[in-house]
Amino acid sequence: MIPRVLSIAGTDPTGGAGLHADLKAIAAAGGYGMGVVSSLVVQNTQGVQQVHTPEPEFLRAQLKAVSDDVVIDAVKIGMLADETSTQVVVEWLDEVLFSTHESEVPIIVDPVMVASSGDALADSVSHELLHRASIITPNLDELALLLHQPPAKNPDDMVKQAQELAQSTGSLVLAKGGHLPGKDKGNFLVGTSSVIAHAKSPQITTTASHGTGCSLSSALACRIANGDSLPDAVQWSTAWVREALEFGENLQVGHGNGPLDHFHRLRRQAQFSLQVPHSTISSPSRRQAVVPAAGPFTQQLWELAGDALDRFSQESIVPALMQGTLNAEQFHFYVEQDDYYLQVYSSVLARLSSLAPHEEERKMWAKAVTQTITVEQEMHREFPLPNIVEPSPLTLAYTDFLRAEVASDYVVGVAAILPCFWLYAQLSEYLPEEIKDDHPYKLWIETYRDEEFLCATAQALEVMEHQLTHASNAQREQARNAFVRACSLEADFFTQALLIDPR
Ligand SMILES: Nc1ncnc2c1ncn2[C@@H]1O[C@H](COP(=O)(O)OP(=O)(O)O)[C@@H](O)[C@H]1O
Ligand SMILES: Cc1ncc(COP(=O)(O)OP(=O)(O)O)c(N)n1
Repeated sequence: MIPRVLSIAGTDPTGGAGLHADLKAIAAAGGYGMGVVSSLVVQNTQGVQQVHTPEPEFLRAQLKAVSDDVVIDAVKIGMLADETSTQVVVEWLDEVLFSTHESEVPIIVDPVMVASSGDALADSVSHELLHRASIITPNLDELALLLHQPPAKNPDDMVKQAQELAQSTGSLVLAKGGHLPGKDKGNFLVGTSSVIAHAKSPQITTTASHGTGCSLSSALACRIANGDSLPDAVQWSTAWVREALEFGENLQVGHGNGPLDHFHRLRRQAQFSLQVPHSTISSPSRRQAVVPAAGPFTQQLWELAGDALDRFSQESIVPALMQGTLNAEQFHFYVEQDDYYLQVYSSVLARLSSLAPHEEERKMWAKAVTQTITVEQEMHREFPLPNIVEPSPLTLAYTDFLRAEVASDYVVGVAAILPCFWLYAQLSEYLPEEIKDDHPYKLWIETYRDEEFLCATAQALEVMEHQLTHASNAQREQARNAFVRACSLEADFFTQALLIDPR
């Protein structure tokens, strides 16, 4: 279940704090975020300029719109600019949320009063609201203000104050150490008589700290709704905020205290998923694909094609074929093997067409069968080929591999056939600018420009991307292996003619 978390908060047009930060934090913590606007705040990374608080009726209507329609798994309450807004929220909690939701909904109250710029956002936070919280998340100054005491100067005093607040409200208190002097900026979850959890947050020196408090309390709400234990939820949210703080400056947002990078982990994961598994191949491709990848999965395949592509373009018959210097005997051998290959290839495409889960894909593979048969017929017209071609051991290894892979699984079969489209389409990159009339292979190499084939390659890539997006991890792994093996066989296929002894 994906936790549905409602944030009731003010806005930040620069996206770093308030409701905007909350929604990002909830998404980063794995939930679905919803937002009710309590105040419209004109602010940026340098400070707060204006606050407009809508009529209480408008706030009430927003809350009703959400709770009439959606089961809410957790609520995070941030800025409530005045007593009237607080009253509307308290009434909604009592009359709607607590009475209509069967299980207890965690309520995380972040008692927002002052922004880090020093600007006031709310006069106070009423105890009526604090009493209804499951957890209150004050920073050092907010904790002191709520207790009418001076701010604590060390973690022990902060915990003592948190305990006092827990006793006076009956709620748990997450005392946030972001403003404590010293190297640890960690957090303590405190009950009336004990510390329930402590998460360390070794100090990061950064200017990108706008919205840390909002983000932490939203992530916490989401992890609790997700079913994490309280200590786990505190650990997760603290570690995640620290990570987001660490990379916030890269975003280069604003001239003041910029925001955290809420999605840094996601960016890293995306990068990781595009990396080449070092067990399979060493050097990622340095070439731009003539037909571009259709998304991250096919982009990863392109990276995996690196070594084979280098062999294909530099060590095979390709350079000599393009320059017209390829020995006629070797060219003939290549064409014969290609003829055999195309016969098996069209039967493999036909099998893919029969296995494809969607009509569009079925039609696409079937069209590729027709195109292949047409190419084969043209070859027979242009070149004197025997009726039965004897496949070389390498050609046989390639075609047997394709037959086996397509029989094992549709997704793996598509991955196995893909290099024949993609690497072949890449040939157009190596064509000479001008093909002279006396070029012995002019007719042959001009077909490498075939628009229809490039278009079919783009479609095959779309299919691969779609299939890998919906595949299991095991299928993806098998597909990657099949693709890498097929790239290597494709490169060998184009190289084998150089191994025969030209007369
Ligand atoms: N410089 C920092 N280094 C490491 N963690 C930090 C730092 N600043 C804030 N944090 C983390 O972010 C949390 C919230 O920040 P804090 O400044 O206390 O709240 P607020 O933004 O509400 O003022 C802290 O409790 C801590 O976990
Ligand atoms: C609309 C709104 N709500 C809350 C804050 C304060 O956010 P916080 O996470 O405490 O971060 P700082 O602003 O203190 O960096 C806000 N600015 N705006």
